Amino acid sequence: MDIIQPAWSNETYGFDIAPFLLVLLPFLLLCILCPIVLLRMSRLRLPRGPPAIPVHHSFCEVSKRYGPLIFLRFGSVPVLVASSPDTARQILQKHDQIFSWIPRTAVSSYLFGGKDILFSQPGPYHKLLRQLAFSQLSGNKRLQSFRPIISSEIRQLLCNVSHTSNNVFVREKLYESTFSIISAMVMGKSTKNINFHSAKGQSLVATLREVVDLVGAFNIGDSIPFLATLDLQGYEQKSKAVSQILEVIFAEVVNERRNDRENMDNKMEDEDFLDALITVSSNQRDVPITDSHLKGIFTDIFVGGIDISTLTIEWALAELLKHPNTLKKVQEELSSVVGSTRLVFDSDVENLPYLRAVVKEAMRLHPVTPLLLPHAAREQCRVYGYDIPSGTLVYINTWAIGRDPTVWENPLEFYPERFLESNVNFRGQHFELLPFGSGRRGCPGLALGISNVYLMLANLLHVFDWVTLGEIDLKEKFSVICTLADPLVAKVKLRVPRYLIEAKTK
Ligand code: HEM
Repeated sequence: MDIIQPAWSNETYGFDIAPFLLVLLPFLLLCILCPIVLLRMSRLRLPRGPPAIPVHHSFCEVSKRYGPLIFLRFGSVPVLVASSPDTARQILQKHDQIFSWIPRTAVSSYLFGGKDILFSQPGPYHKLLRQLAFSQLSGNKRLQSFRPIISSEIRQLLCNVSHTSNNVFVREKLYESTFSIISAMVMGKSTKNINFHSAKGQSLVATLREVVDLVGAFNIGDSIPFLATLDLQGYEQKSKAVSQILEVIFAEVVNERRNDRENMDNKMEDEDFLDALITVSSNQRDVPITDSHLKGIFTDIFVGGIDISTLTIEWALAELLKHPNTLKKVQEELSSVVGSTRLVFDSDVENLPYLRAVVKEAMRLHPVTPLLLPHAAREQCRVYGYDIPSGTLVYINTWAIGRDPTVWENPLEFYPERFLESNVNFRGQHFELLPFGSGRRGCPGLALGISNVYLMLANLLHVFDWVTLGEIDLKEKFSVICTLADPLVAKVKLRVPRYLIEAKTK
């Protein structure tokens, strides 16, 4: 019997044409769809912007030319960048409901599937998690109960630094300390299994670093959808692998805690964030929280709590080492308020206005998330009379706002004094200073984050004199976060009696 070959079979063409069609068909579809979409968009009144992606210009340079609200495209994805306090206000306050949506990327889908805090869309689940993160980690009562842990970890940090006879690699030391604080707050006694220096701890640290790299990577498939299935850069594969490692690490901790609780007939008090989540997950029926939700939530808290706080302190310290007179002023303030017979306590911070001004100034010039996290337009809306299409990716350029000469006098100068007489704060109501974002997606860990930054920086400056190894280079390295390209290295000399940091260490 004759077999009828389909038109695209090997026999017809002498080679297997199916793979070609697989690539060709989406391409043809795009050729047909693109003009239709562009035609529809051309009827909209869009903000001005460059014709293509500004690969070698920063957004800041582009907005100098096109104004504080620019519109461009990453492949087929429309992008809006706000670079002034007022355009930021429009997005994060006036149209917060529309712009608090989060773009779904391949990496976030494979890592968390929208089950974490950062990549879940606004709704009851996202709200519940934000409330939990806020009340269980950053609320006043919780912060007070965690004070002994935080003080003990800071003392350990100071002791470690003081025993470093050679150069101090500041970022590494800070990372270790904030890791220990956050894991103690999140997992309490279970932390012993994930101690920073243990094999599991090191595996978690390495995996969290990969998460930051993956979330910050530019994945071609997100902008050119027909290339997505090819995973050209391998990010989808990597995300799946990273997700599995996180699942294993966190599942062990969660299961162990569940067993402990069952052994106590679930009559234990909620001691840490993990307890609180397990309690909520067993009571919640409307908004289920499964183990893979827990993995995502923990990852967000670890990354948010460790990396951003660490890098904020490193930037502040680098600016101070570059400006010895400012450093001297902070240390004089510390000596006069704290003296030399004790460490800095949390209660001292309100009496250290110059230190707080230094931190604000560092966050103005070096916001660790310079574009915040990408938001997305849930539906089409009008901003300043322009039509912003549904699905537009939205960035708030807090880096450019912090350096805008129409907003700040001598914006490139590190001058903490500008904040001494000013009521501008970073809590999300003053859109000229947004290191923690604002609105529905603003940082729920603000109180914990800023308290750790103040206390760690204050103690490092109070306990040590810092000696640089040469000219401090403030060159930046950008991804989703902005870091010092050359991590800070310095030498220290004790400026208080040694017994202050050696007493009561773990
Ligand atoms: C100096 C320290 C910190 C800074 C500067 C900071 C900054 C930020 C920023 C800019 C955002 C995004 C806001 C937006 O896109 O609109 C954010 C979100 C977030 N931060 Fe922080 N953060 C810090 C510390 C923390 C800490 C200690 C935690 C953990 C308790 C935390 C947990 C989170 C979470 C879970 C989100 C996602 C919120 C959401 O999408 O609803 N952060 N943070």
